[in-house]
Amino acid sequence: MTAAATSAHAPNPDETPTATALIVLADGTVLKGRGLGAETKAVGEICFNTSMTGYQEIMTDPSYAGQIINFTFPHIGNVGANPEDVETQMVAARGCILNLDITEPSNWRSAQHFDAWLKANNLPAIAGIDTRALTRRIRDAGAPNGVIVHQADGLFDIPALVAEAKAWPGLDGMDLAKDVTCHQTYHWEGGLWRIAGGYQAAPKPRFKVVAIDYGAKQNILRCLADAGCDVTVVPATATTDDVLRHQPDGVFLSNGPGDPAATGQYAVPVIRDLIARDLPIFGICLGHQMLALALGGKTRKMGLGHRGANHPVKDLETGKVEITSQNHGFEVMAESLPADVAITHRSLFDDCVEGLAMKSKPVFSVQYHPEASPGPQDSHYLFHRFVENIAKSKAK
Ligand SMILES: NC(=O)CC[C@H](N)C(=O)O
Repeated sequence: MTAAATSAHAPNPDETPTATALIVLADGTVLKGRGLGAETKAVGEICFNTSMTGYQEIMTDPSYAGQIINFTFPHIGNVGANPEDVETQMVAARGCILNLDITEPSNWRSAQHFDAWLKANNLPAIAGIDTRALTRRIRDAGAPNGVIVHQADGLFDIPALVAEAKAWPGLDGMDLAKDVTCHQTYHWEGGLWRIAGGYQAAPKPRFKVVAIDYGAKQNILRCLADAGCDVTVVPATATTDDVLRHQPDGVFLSNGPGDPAATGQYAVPVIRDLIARDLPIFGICLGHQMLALALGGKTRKMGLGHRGANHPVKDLETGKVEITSQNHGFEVMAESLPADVAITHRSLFDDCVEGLAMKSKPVFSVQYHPEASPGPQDSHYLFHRFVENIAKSKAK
């Protein structure tokens, strides 16, 4: 792997006098590089993301809990880091893998070098890795479990690191929502960011929405507020009564990390109850997967997953193609969905189910991230569709 993984453009890690960081995979593969960020170690699933922008939003997306992110784009750090572009205050990704050293920041919003940001968040990073070769490996053999370790003295105990990577159970069957959800119910304040004036106050709300937080990205809450929702966020383990206590006009099911089948153990019965009460429901990513489970469908782990900011998705009702932001490693199995569920969106990369809707109720979801952050805003219309569904159901 090491020889094949070294391209003419990437610094050859074997020529590094002393590697100060390693990626050690469960099969014993060792990738050597230069340590960045915090001097620490983490174990997780290694996945790749192809976005050219938004590394800070990606690192703070709670859906990346349990994962180490291999960035295929080489210029990471070029806009620095700032206190605004975060999707949560509690960083859940476990580290990142880079081809080049962190680029010097050059942006009017930069408040910190990305390396300092990684250190402040106790995240290890490694540079000098042929990230594209690692991506090809993930494409061909699936996402491996591995350890990322940054240690300035370079004295690594490789057999112990291999053993640690092997011992990690992997994301299949893992519930991580309980680690990243809020612990207390709170009211969301604030609308979208605009170039003039930064974060806006949300417009006057029209409807009350309860958002169940399995690891919600903040930009989703901003998009809901911007579309006219008064958003109350409840923890992942909220019961049906905990949700109904707020007398919602609609319910939102958030994105989140881990395996939907494991998280669904406690979340799915609540979602099923809420469907039975005819509440308008909108789910994103993990929320979409658990909605499918609540409707009687099944999910499975994907080989390489979808992570990037330019994934084409076709809206099967209108025939329109949206360019979407994505981050998922599990998918809904089309053949498992019951007759009352229509598949509304499909990936143009691999035909995977990217959206579904009940035919008989105002309940729908998408696998991708319409809030973007980072990514194109083609799919913001879905937040307005949810609000229209609420308006229609209230008018009945
Ligand atoms: N962004 C998400 O909500 C991810 C959902 C789920 N953890 C997956 O990997 O498929």
